[in-house]
Amino acid sequence: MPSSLASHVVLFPFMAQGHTLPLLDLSKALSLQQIKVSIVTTPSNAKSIAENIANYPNINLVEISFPIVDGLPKGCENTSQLPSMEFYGPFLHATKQLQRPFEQALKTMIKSKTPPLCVISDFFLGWTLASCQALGVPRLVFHGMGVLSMAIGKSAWVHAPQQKSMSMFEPIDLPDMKLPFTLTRADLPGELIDSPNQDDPESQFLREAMEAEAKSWGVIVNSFQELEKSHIPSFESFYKNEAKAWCLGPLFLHDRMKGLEKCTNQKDSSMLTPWLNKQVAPDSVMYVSFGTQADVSDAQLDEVASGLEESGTPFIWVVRSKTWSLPSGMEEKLKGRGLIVKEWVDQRQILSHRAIGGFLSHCGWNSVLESVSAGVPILAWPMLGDQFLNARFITDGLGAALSVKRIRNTDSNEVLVSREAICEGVKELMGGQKGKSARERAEALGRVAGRAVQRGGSSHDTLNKLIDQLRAR
Ligand SMILES: O=c1ccn([C@@H]2O[C@H](COP(=O)(O)OP(=O)(O)O[C@H]3O[C@H](CO)[C@@H](O)[C@H](O)[C@H]3O)[C@@H](O)[C@H]2O)c(=O)[nH]1
Repeated sequence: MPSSLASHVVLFPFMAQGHTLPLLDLSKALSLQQIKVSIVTTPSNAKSIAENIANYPNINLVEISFPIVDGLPKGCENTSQLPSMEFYGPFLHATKQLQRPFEQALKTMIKSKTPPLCVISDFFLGWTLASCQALGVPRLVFHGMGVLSMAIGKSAWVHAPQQKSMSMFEPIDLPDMKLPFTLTRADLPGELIDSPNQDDPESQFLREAMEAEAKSWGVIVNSFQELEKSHIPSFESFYKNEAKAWCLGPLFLHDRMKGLEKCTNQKDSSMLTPWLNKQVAPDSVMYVSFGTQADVSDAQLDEVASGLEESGTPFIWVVRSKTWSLPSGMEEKLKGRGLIVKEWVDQRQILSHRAIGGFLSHCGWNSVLESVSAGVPILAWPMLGDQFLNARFITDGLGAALSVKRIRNTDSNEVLVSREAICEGVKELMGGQKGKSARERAEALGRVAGRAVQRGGSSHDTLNKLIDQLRAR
């Protein structure tokens, strides 16, 4: 660690890939500003994080042990290791037991030559606020989500109870917000629709995290002003003490725009890049991925395979299920035209390849930002949480995506996307008039995203202002 570094920032990511990766990107952006960064995490998460930051001498890891708790399989230190979503609640609660070791670690850092300017911790780690307040260090909360979806989520938390009797597709009014599209209850995350006032342990955990968030010194957002400026004031109105929302994103671009991103995540590139290089026509390949959390049934995966096959479009499809395999006869039909990958791929690298012309996506916020930054239009298929709002925003708000037709089975309440809907959506995105205009919008937004992280750009300058303000405290 170079000794000349004058400032020090502590990051504490939540142990889920979609939450950790953007904070690692932030650590690299800070490191580019010659700031020392300490990332607090648990031993098994430390292994993968260490690989990711291997080439960044200003970033170091501080390990604290994950507790052993009843109801959680031993060794589960990341949501990706949970046997099913049933374990999510116990996992959230287990993280609270990290408080003591975190405080010990923070005390040691405070006594060091470069005491931390602040702690940036994930929304889910709301209990870090009490530790930070006790030790006199400002806590900033980090959300993996965008400004609009967070503002809608907070407003709906307050106003949704009054709207509970409404049908799923009736427009709802959030009095404190100016929305870029007509919002219905079907767009809201499930926990807001079902009952925001439940007393179950998970709701209670979230309520505590929200209370801690509201009292934090500020909030770091992985977004950029040009994308979501008009929603920032209503978002900030939920914070006490005039806390500010600092839009520093797209976080992964800070490093990439300087050509500094190292090959940390690219086990796949030996196979995928040559395959993509062979696809001579630009914008001709569809990339398909549903992120790290959504569980997609085997029947639905079969429909995706058939839809992609019928569309005639070349594709790369990342499948999370280890047990699912292609329906019989399909492998032959797809030979040479489609690549199905079951390992972790470097999504950002794939999206930035000139051959990629569309992304069939679940609309996790990271995927939305990565696609837009690469100028790639999305075929939106939201599955859970904020993804419905992200999909509405990118489609109806920004015009950089089309929606895939989803049908809800009224008996089972399951959503099915048919092979016909997938085929139709892929064809329109890749070759239709609507797809063409979505691509133009995505490309324009990609140029703006790139400028935001460069010297003089909104996110670059906001990062400097944040550090100046913390130093001046
Ligand atoms: O093989 C893979 C799979 C994923 N990724 C990366 O993993 C991240 C995935 O993030 P995201 O697209 O946001 O999906 P999830 O991980 O499913 O996102 C969770 O977290 C997001 C941020 O809070 C929320 O918006 C989502 O609803 C929630 O499911 C992205 O950076 C991808 O580039 C890879 O690089 N390779």
